[in-house]
Amino acid sequence: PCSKPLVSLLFQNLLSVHDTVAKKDYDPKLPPLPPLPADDEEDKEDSVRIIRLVKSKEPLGATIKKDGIGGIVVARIMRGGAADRSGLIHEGDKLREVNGVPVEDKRPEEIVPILAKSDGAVTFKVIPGTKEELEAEDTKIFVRTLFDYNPKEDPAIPCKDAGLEFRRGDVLQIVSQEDDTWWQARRHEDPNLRAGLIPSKQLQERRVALQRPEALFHPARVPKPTGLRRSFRLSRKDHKIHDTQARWTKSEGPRARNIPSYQEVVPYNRKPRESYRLVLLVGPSGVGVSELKRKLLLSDPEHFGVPVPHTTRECRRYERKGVEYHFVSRHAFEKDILNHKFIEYGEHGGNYYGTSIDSVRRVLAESKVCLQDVEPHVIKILYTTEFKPYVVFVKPPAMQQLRLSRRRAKILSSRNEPTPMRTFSDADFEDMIKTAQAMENKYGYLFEKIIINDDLALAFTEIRAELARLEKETNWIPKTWAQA
Ligand SMILES: Nc1ncnc2c1ncn2[C@@H]1O[C@H](COP(=O)(O)OP(=O)(O)OP(=O)(O)O)[C@@H](O)[C@H]1O
Repeated sequence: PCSKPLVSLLFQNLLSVHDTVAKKDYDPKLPPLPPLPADDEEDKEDSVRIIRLVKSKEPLGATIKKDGIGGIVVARIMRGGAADRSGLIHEGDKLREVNGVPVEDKRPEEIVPILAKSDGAVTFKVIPGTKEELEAEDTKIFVRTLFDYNPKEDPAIPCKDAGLEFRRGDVLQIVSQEDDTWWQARRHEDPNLRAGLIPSKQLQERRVALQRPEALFHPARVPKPTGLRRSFRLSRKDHKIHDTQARWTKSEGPRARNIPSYQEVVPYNRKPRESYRLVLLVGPSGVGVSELKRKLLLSDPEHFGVPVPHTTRECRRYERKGVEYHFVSRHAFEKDILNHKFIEYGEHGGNYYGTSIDSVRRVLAESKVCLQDVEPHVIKILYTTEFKPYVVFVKPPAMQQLRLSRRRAKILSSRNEPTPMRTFSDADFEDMIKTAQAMENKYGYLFEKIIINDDLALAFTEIRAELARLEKETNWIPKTWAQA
């Protein structure tokens, strides 16, 4: 009595394979049907399913493994791949035969050549697994990758061809987290629906921790600048700067065991009355952050703004209160330090200089895009729902280009030098490159855009276009900012 339903089920399967195959641009001509296993009593009992898939250049998108009791089971179906789209093979299905060859006693490595040898179509005899079929519904988890990944160079990946290569900063849709070690993901908006394997968050973090414990416990030091922030309009040479590090919780501090792997992100579109995201500019001293900021301001003073810094020095005749600086008393300044009102502050010539959080808020409240340069360790202080910072890293080009492009550039010299302005030396360039590298190693996962400042006009065009794009297009922001 079982044979009929089985036969019709089989036909249904074959037809649905044919449909799927034809729709997905496989070879639409199916080879003749295999003989039906109508007399196979054992198969009937176990409701064996026979599946034929026509081979194409595309991989099948499934992996197999030995199960606990010696059989072969389908370990993984890559979402969106050929096997998944056929709807006929599922994770947990037991593999009985491949092209008529019994495979239960074989090792997975022995089965792959059978598949490779088959021409045109592959026939599988499977016993459907008991595992409940998961609806292949689209999961809506998106992550920004915080490291580069090349599956070809990963000895641990179960199948190199199934891996998904990505660069730090790419946005991926996670389509399966069922496996603790290997997630399935696809590039956001990739027309290719087939998912690829990527290391899970747990795996990536464990691997990094094992690979370089010393780097985690003694993170590479980014040389602290010796001067004041450029936004105070003074050279940073010879001065000490402080930030509101005291406010950091232990887990956020620079020594925290923080291994960047993936950051969950959500799409974000600014609402008409909402303030713009705060644009933070980061880069080694002398790289051209002030220059780019100045050019942006000049290009559209109605649209871009910078916070007005505070100082305790006397107001000069040509200066206007609240325009060049907020002029405050030493007492008031120190009170504000204690109340963590400053993003950064420093001392120069016996006077304090600093940028307050409120002065950033004032620019944003004017519906302007606020540009602020900070030392990279300060980013975390502003990494909040309120500011939604967009971090741009300004990076020097290689030595040769630096020498060429800065031939005529002048920098403020340090106090010990006889002239107030001098040209860059090779030592300055080396310093710049080294500091940039250290910044990128340690804080690179926070940088959303890297601008290489080789030719100044090109760098400016690039940053301008990038900021315009940011205002027009959907942004991907950390999920934590959206939840708050
Ligand atoms: N791409 C470039 N080509 C040539 N000169 C440049 C370029 N970018 C910047 N400069 C010049 O280099 C000098 C230093 O630039 P800038 O003052 O903007 O550096 P900075 O990153 O703000 O560093 P600091 O905070 O130490 O001043 C300036 O004279 C600037 O005009």
